[in-house]
Amino acid sequence: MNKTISVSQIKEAAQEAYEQFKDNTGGKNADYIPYLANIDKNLFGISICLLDGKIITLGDSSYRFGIESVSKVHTAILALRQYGAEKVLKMIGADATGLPFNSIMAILLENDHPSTPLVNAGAITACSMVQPVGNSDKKWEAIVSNITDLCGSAPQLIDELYKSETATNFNNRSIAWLLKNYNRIYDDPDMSLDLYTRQCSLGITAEQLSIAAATVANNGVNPVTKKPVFDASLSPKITSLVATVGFYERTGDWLYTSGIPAKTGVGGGVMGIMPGHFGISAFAPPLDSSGNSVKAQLAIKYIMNKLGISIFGSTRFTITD
Ligand SMILES: NC(=O)CC[C@H](N)C(=O)O
Repeated sequence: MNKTISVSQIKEAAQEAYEQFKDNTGGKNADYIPYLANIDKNLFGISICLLDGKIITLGDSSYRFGIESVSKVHTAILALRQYGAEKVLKMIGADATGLPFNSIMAILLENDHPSTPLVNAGAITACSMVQPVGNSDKKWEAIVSNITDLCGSAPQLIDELYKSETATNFNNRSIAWLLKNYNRIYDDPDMSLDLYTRQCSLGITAEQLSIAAATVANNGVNPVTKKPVFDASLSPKITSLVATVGFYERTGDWLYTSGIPAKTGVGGGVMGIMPGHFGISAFAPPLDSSGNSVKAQLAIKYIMNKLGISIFGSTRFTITD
């Protein structure tokens, strides 16, 4: 079956989602990172970037929030760019853990690899892999420049968040050293952890994340800047990683109800990839018990269901003006 979806239908669905959920009071801000606990819980933004570069935005789509775990996708892309798909599979893995994002148990259960670059363990490993190994400043430059390429504009470090997270990241310190024990850290463990903590503290907007997602959906070419960021062959690898573990232990429920691979962060951001069609992002700070934004989930699910599309469906569709 084929159908066409107009840009105005997408706008309408996004507007309805915004109106319907803007006053929702479910969930609560992350409080294990002090900075996040104090962010205005009423902030809510949605952004959709189409592959011709058109962007549909609603609400607080240009508010800079902590990217947190959504950055794991970006740095996984950097590792894929620098090492290729096969090595990333060998050195990190591409499997779901079925456990929370910061699980130490997951590492103990799978001591042959850290499972996936999209949980804390694999993301710290990915930071350890970023080249040039051994040079923290240059690695940081590579991480930021990769995010800038994907988003089409630079992220900005939220210094207060970085300090707040560095002062409280005891669980992640254990993860870094446990990975070292299993030879799954490929640079200095403390430096790798610091890079991970810093990338999580980058400020990003929903609009920027929707452009990054659209770059993945567009075979590695940024649809706004038109810059080729990564090889087209990596796109399905990235989307598969996101589909497998984007919502951690709730990933199956998410895919079943929304039909779109997406990655969340405890800053309240969600970034979804609809291959060949668009990137979508929503942001709202209050989270459910797995650390996923309540309103962002509701909004993206609503839009997908209203448009009647799913990555798993056999209905083909074209987006028209
Ligand atoms: N799920 C997340 O967004 C977690 C990111 C956070 N920086 C942490 O490591 O705990």
